[in-house]
Amino acid sequence: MTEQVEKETSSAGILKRTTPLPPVPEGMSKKQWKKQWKRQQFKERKDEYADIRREKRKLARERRRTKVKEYEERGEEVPDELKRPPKVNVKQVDSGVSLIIDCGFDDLMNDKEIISLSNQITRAYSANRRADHYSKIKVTSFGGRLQKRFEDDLNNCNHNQWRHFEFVADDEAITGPHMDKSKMIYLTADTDEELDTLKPGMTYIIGGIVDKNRHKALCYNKAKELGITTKRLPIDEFIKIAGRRVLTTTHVVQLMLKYFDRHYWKEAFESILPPRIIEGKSRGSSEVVDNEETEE
Ligand SMILES: C[S@@+](CC[C@H](N)C(=O)[O-])C[C@H]1O[C@@H](n2cnc3c(N)ncnc32)[C@H](O)[C@@H]1O
Repeated sequence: MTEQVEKETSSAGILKRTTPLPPVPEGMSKKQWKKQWKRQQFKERKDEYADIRREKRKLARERRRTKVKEYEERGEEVPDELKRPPKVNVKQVDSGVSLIIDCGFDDLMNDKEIISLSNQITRAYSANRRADHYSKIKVTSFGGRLQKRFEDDLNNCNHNQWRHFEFVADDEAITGPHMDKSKMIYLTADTDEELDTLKPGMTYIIGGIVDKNRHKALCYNKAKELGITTKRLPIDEFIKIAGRRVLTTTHVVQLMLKYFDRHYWKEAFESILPPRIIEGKSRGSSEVVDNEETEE
């Protein structure tokens, strides 16, 4: 650990980082310098930060276990929020639909968005392992900074060995001349056509992009050029959400997997989307503030 970094321990026993910001270099605003300094610090102290995160997770796990034990000792039912679903669902069955995460938009994202997309793909994988109905998921146009992120920073996760997941550099599965376009649907919030059900044998394409919806109708236009039908999720038919209806890639994958439980969109929306973006379920502000929830 660098000398100038003070380590502090909070009351919860979690290691906190306090690094004083060095003087702002000439020609730079404080905001720019703060951003650059943070990035630099993160690069230099990646391992240390990983240790801190690990420690925090360990403490959270211990806290949860203690609470579970207390319930058990009192002979009371453990509340659902304290139960952890198994990481792998051994009873899962094939949903019969294939999903494609189209990652052909590497150049349209900044580095932070690439990191967010890699995390979203990781979450999609873990949702697919836990779901009662899994899908075969293909990540197409896998390359550029996204691939580098998986190979350099996430190399422990062995993405090439993920079950029911495939990473391919090309986009043959979407654009290949032999592909049957009548069996494909490109999902996009920018169409008026509503998706009513998910049909076995079909392939549903989801845009693999984090852009806070800067690139409006990007996937809609791509699908149109390729002659692929577009559909949007039937959000308005079942729930009211605050803000635009552009969801994150992970939420769309999770919703589709959840849909197979009971073939009921309302239930899928309510169980996957955070309560604060669903009007009427909000526990406080319903304002949509970051792209982890909707791509505002
Ligand atoms: C963050 S959005 C990408 C927004 C991007 N500007 C675009 O043109 O699609 C990620 C992907 O999730 C899917 N998606 C998001 N909201 C959706 C909705 N309401 N209905 C259908 N698909 C949606 C789309 O496939 C979309 O490309």
